[in-house]
Amino acid sequence: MPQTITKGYKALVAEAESRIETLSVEQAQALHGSDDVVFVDLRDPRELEREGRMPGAFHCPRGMLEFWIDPESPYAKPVFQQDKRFVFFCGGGWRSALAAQVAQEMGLKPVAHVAGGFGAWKKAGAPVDSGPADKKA
Ligand SMILES: O=S(=O)([O-])[S-]
Repeated sequence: MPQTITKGYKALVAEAESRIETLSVEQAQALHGSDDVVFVDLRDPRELEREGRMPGAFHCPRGMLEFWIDPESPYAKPVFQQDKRFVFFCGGGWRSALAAQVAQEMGLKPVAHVAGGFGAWKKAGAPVDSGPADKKA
C-alpha cells in the first residue's frame, strides 16, 4: 500500500518560516563580512565543489547540525558556542528553513536563514569562492 504523507515539505518549510527570521539575499549581503555574524552553509560537499562557496561561511553539512551545535555532543564544534548571530543557508532555502528552526529550538540565538539560498546569492552577483571548504571550526 502506498504511503500517505500527511505533512509535506511545503507545510514543514512554511511552518518553520513562520517561526524563524528569513532574510532576503540583499539583507544577507549587508551582513556578510560582519564579525558578529556566522554564515552557516548546510549544503553537501559536492554542492560546494560544483556551485562554489560563500567567502567566509562555515560549512556544516545538514546531517551534522544538531550534533555540532550541542556542546554535550562528542561532535560539538566551538563555532556554535560563540555569542554571534547565525545565518543559515542551503541551495534554495528549504533545508535552511528547517535547520534554522531546529537550531532555534535547541537554544541557539539569534538565528535566521536566507531566502533562496546560495542559488539566489549567486544570481544576485554576491561574492563566490571556488575550491575546498574552509575547515576551521
Ligand atoms: O537547497 S534546497 O532549498 O533545495 S533544500
